[in-house]
Amino acid sequence: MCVDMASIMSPLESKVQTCGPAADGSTARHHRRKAAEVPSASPAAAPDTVLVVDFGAQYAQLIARRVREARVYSEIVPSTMPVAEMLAKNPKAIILSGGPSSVYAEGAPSLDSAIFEAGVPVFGMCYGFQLMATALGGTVDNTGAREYGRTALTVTKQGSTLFAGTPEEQQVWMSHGDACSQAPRASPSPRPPKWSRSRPSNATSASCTAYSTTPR
Ligand SMILES: NC(=O)CC[C@H](N)C(=O)O
Repeated sequence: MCVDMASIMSPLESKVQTCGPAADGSTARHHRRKAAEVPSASPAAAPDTVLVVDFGAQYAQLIARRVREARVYSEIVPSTMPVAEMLAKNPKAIILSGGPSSVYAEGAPSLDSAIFEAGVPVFGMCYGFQLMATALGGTVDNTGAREYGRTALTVTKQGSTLFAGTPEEQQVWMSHGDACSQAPRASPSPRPPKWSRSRPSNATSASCTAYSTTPR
């Protein structure tokens, strides 16, 4: 099971607007009004920033857009960007996107583990999650089968931080051939993160959805 694409995509569809020019100039007025609603940065108050680290998933853009729809400034950065540079942007949280690679493959994109020790919450999905699990001592293997497409997800864990406020039954889209067969046991960090793990109830293997680290 991979990313909860339903929760990323569905609200987008309902927000698509057509903005054709009107003879009375109403489109221009509409745009001015929308612009005023968008939170803007001022030198006095820098906006909260959520970084989306792009590992090659087509939906990295969707992740960033959903964060912005939650009225939080979001920036997509390449996974090759040095972690120090990411942290220099002073992010409030970091999201690791999915990607087509396998973490155990030669030349697969990697990430400096320093990112998990910086005191910034990190959320990983799909490839980002698998990279995170591996970096923190877990194991990711090939399942021997590729699974792709629409899937029903049931949130079974009560009080899950990751799924708080989302429906118990959800439709998601998955695309994976790897799975986390063993979760990290302990954090390498002197200040251990609080783990939050989510797994769909219908998963036949330990193909976890996502991990997040929350600094205490
Ligand atoms: N959706 C993804 O990010 C896929 C990650 C990984 N390549 C897998 O097949 O499991």
